[in-house]
Amino acid sequence: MDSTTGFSLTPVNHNHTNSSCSRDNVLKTVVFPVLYSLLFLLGLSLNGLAVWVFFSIPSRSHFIIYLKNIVVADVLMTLTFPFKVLSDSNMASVGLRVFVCRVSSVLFYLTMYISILFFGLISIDRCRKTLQPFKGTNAAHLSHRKLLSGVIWCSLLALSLPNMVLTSRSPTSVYFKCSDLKTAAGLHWHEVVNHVCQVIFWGNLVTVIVCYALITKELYSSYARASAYRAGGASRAGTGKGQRQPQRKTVSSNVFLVLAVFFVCFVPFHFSRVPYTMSQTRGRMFDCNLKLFFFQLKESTLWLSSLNSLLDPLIYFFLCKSFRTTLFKTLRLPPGTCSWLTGRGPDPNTGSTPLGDSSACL
Ligand SMILES: Nc1ncnc2c1ncn2[C@@H]1O[C@H](COP(=O)(O)OP(=O)(O)O)[C@@H](O)[C@H]1O
Repeated sequence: MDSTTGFSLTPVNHNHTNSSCSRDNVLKTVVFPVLYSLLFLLGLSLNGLAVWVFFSIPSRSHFIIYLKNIVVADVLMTLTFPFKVLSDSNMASVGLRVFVCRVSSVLFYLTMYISILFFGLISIDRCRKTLQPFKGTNAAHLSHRKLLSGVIWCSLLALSLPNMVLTSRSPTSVYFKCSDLKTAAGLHWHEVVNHVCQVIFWGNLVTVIVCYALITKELYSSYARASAYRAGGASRAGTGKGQRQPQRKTVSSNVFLVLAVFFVCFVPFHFSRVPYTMSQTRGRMFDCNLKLFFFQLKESTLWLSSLNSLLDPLIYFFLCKSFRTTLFKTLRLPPGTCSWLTGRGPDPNTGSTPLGDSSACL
């Protein structure tokens, strides 16, 4: 019995560390800890700022409600990084590594799927806003969205909780994997959760693709309308009658940021997760080199998913004018700062506003 950890452990197995199949290579013990440390420092600063800004923005649109949920998920996700860094770099005690398997990794995945679900909802909202730009919202709709947010958090928590509870076996060696700590029921639940999460992910991916296909269609037709309006401008000026400008909003390509972030961060992980989960729960089907390969593929793509917590603040900045305005006020910067980055503002010809710019948080 190890007096510092409370676990009964076999002595260090040096063969394990020397084996070509050991997970403890430079990628796991040095490269990813450095990358996660960077993510932690940058992510905590940006998301801390984002929380500060969002606290002073009232939840007066569906979009802002969804973004607030994502920022909370991102802060929680960022707080799990130091535990992963200590655990992967072998600087953590056995007790802390058990905590990572039982609690912090589960929290990490929970927040990741919260973000994915809210990304899907944001795409639906952006699509609605593009196709029906003048349809407003009311207090009842906003309350429904808040209720929906609560239901999403509770459901994912209920799904994840058994992954904590059923990771209850004590490690029998200093070198252990999270799956070694699971009971038979725990391994089964781990597999079930991963299937459910695959469904959540692919369902949301389809939603995002359909919504952005509709947004693209609208983007092209609004450009066509704007060009036709400009072409007609000369003749209107000639007759001197003038004509009311088209009252439709044009769409800024900034909205595609959501699509780009979704693809870069989440698609690679979900391709690599399927064989990795199989290697965890049906270990005998895989030789150790293949298991190591799937582990490293999962870890590399998992880092891309973690990068999401850093990229989300960019979405708030580019797509949410009230976020930018409040941010500039907080930092005491003039309101027009970075306007070259965030969009054109109202079109001088049509007077319409790019959706990715001023109207995006309405
Ligand atoms: N999608 C998920 N939702 C909630 N918990 C998960 C999910 N995927 C894995 N977990 C839990 O997170 C912990 C770490 O899992 P995993 O990353 O597969 O293990 P390892 O770190 O050994 O590669 C485990 O307790 C596992 O059950």
